[in-house]
Amino acid sequence: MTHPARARRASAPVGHGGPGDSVDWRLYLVTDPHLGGGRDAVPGIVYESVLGGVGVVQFRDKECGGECDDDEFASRAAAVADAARRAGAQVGRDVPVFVNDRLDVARELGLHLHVGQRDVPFARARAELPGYLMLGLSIESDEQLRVAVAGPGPAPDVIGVSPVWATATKTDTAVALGPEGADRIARAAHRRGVAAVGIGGITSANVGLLAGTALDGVCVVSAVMTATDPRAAAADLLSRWDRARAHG
Ligand SMILES: Cc1ncc(COP(=O)(O)OP(=O)(O)O)c(N)n1
Ligand SMILES: Cc1nc(C(=O)O)sc1CCOP(=O)(O)O
Ligand SMILES: [Mg+2]
Repeated sequence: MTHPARARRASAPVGHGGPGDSVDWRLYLVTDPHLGGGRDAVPGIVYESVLGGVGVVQFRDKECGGECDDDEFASRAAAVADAARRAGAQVGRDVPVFVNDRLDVARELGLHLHVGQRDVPFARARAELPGYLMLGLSIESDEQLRVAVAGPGPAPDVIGVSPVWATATKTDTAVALGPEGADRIARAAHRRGVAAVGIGGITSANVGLLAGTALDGVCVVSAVMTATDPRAAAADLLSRWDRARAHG
C-alpha cells in the first residue's frame, strides 16, 4: 500500500479550496441515540469526546420521525452542535458538526450535511446547501466514487468510505471494503481533492490497521458512544491512530 496522506499534515490532508481544507479528520464521531444510554446523554458524550480529541461530529438519529418529531430532531441536533462548540472552545479547536440525512435541518441550523447513496441526491443537496457548509457523501465502491466526481459539478467535501468492516451498529451496509479497498478509494478521492474517512467496525483494536492507508481519518459510533469514559476512548483511538501512522 502507498501512503499519500502521510506526507501531509493530518489536519490539512487534501483540498480543493473548500471549507473542509483545514478540518482535522483524524477522528470523526457519529452519534447514536441509544448506544450511549439515551438521547439526553448524547450532548454530554459529544462534549467529553471532543475534549478527548474528536475533531468532527455528525448528529445521527435514524428514529426521529417515529420516536421523536422534526422539531425535536432539530433541537437535539442544535444541542449536539452547542456541546461540540463549547468543548472545542475549551481546547481551542473549531469542531465541525454535520447533520445526517436531513438537508432541511442542516439548512435551518447552519450545520454541515452528510448524505448517503439512498438519501436526497448529492446534486440537489449541494445546490440547496449554502456554499460555506460542507457536504459529505457515503461511498461504498470504486464505481460510486467515479460517479460522484465525474461531472463538472461540485465534488463532496468529504467521503465516508463505507463500510471498512462489518458492524452491528448499522444493518443495511454494503459489502465490507477492508483496508485495501478503503485505501484504493481514498487515494482516488485525493486525486480529486476530496478528503476520505473510513467508517464501519472501527475500534481501538483495529484502528492501527488503517493508519497505513490513504484515509484522512476514521469515523466511529460504538467505540465512543458505548464507552464508560468517552473522553478516554477518544483519546485512546486518536493516539493509536497517530502512533500507527508515525510508525508507518
Ligand atoms: C461519514 C459517514 N459515512 C457514511 C455514513 C453512512 O451514511 P448512509 O449510507 O446514508 O447511512 P445512514 O448513516 O444515513 O444510516 C455516515 N452516516 N457518515
Ligand atoms: C453510520 C454507519 N454507516 C456505515 C456505512 O457502512 O455506511 S457503518 C455505520 C455505523 C458504524 O458504527 P460502528 O463504528 O459502531 O461500527
Ligand atoms: Mg443517510
